[in-house]
Amino acid sequence: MTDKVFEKAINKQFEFDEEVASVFDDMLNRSVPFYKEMQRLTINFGLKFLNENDKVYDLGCSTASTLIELAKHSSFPLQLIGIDNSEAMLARAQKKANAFGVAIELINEDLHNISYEEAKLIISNYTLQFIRPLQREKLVKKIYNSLQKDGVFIFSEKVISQDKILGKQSIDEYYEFKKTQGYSEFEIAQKREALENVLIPYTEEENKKMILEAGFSHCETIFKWVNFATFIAIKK
Ligand SMILES: Nc1ncnc2c1ncn2[C@@H]1O[C@H](C[S@+](CC[C@H]([NH3+])C(=O)[O-])CC(=O)[O-])[C@@H](O)[C@H]1O
Ligand SMILES: O=C(O)C(=O)Cc1ccccc1
Repeated sequence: MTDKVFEKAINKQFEFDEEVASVFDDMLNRSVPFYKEMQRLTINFGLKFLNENDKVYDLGCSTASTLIELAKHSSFPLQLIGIDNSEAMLARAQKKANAFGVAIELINEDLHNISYEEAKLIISNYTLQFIRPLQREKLVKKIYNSLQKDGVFIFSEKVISQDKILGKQSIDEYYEFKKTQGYSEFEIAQKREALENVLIPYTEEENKKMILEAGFSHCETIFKWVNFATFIAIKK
């Protein structure tokens, strides 16, 4: 279904409710530049580290697109676990997983409340940005602790620039992208307002600092388009 959430006047903060969930795949494809490529890289890099029956978590799995694609591209079975605290998202995730015949354990819970079991790969694309600072650092430490030795954390984030002028130019460039995706200036402005204080982006450098402070030995940006970046962090 086409995302028309912000066509009408809205005066509440952005929420992952039924209305957003019902158009979410379209919203993400049209709002995150190179979403499909970012997802392809997540899966391909993830698979390079994985072996049969390894445990993989997707934190903020939404409609489970990434885990389903991962299962489809893996030549061996994996233990797939998706976590999200939006019931509406998980209902869609379950339907899609059933339709594709993919077994995924879906858990409706806040990411902070999970006792993570030892995993080889943890994915979290465009989700840490919704966790408020301090809590975010705590969660990243928890992620580090639950990874096995040689475990990998792949995550994507909307980022901000350290430079004020470049930061403004990046936002303009992103809005140009959204216009090419068919969003009107009104929709763009409304969503921007709804995301204020909800989506809190760090700079690329702050993300890397947070990762290294959690204990990871290496963190690299494997993909970036203006203010959207994908990182790989390795636990040694
Ligand atoms: N504290 C929390 N606990 C659990 N879930 C949460 C929390 N905060 C937010 N979420 C969930 O994180 C997801 C973020 S969307 C991820 C896209 C997906 N990774 C994808 O690649 O398709 C990204 C975006 O909309 O920009 C939503 O489903 C929220 O319900
Ligand atoms: O659409 C936006 O303005 C964004 O910043 C990306 C996004 C995409 C989907 C949900 C929330 C934010």
